[in-house]
Amino acid sequence: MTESTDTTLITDDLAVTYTGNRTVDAVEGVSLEFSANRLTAIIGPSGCGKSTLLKSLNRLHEIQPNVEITGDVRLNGESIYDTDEPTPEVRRRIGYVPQKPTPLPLSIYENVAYGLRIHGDYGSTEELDERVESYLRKVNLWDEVKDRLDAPGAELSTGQIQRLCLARSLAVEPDVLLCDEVTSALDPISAETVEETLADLKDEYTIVMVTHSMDQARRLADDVVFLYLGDVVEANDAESFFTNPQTERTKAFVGGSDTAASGATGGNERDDHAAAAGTDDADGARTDPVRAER
Ligand SMILES: Nc1ncnc2c1ncn2[C@@H]1O[C@H](COP(=O)(O)OP(=O)(O)OP(=O)(O)O)[C@@H](O)[C@H]1O
Repeated sequence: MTESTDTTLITDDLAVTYTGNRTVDAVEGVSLEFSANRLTAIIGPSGCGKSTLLKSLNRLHEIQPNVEITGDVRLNGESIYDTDEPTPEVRRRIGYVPQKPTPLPLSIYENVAYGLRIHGDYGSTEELDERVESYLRKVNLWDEVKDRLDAPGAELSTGQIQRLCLARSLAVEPDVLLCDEVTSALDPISAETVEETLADLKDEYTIVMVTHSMDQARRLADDVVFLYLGDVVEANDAESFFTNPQTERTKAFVGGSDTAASGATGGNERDDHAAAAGTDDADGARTDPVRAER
């Protein structure tokens, strides 16, 4: 990872345990720094805790029952857990974009204007129009929708809806954007467009992205966190991570020989670790829709 001078988001010995029918230590004492205006990819095999870690960065895991958390997450030096700040405000500042985008049952225009209206964060109608246009431009959607802003958001293609949802997230002016496999439900061309949008956004926003695709991490990430069974194996800037891995497990993962680490079976690593042997596709071909098209 890069030096901490411009770090905005920190996890401090963060641990998350599911305490339902069986106890699962999904994230085990993770301390990380996510630097401002960089895109950090969280990678690792299925079931290693990527989504749990991502959701704990804006308290989204709390919507499920039977989850315990220890340690801390701090945004710009202030805890998001030990705070009087209402959780919706925490989640406004640390936005979350899910794998499957769901537009509001509103027009394209209102999907973006919604957050601005809720926060009262606009002046005149003209200003609202300008803000909506600017967010649609940021996600490279304006030219595709400018002539049908009153049409229902749900009528767009899935890839367009994902970019609309990105625009909706940006409209509430987050400090950090959490992206949970945001291209994995898309066709290759839509996935490529969303990737291009993320590449544009990462200079302006602090983005933390979970991806199953090592190829996508190579294309997009400034920094990489490699998780394995709830622990950080290695966290480094992307170039060092991919060209000069520091641990044998990372070397195997990057080199494609660690089938258990690859997630290539598509199963849950914690449950079927042993069953993971037998394939050498550690490069994420199964989950790289963009590469599938190329
Ligand atoms: N609600 C839950 N209750 C109990 N265990 C859970 C729950 N959600 C996740 N887990 C377990 O926690 C561990 C981490 O899951 P998580 O979904 O965070 O991993 P992941 O790396 O994102 O997986 P994938 O790549 O398959 O999406 C897994 O063993 C999973 O089975």
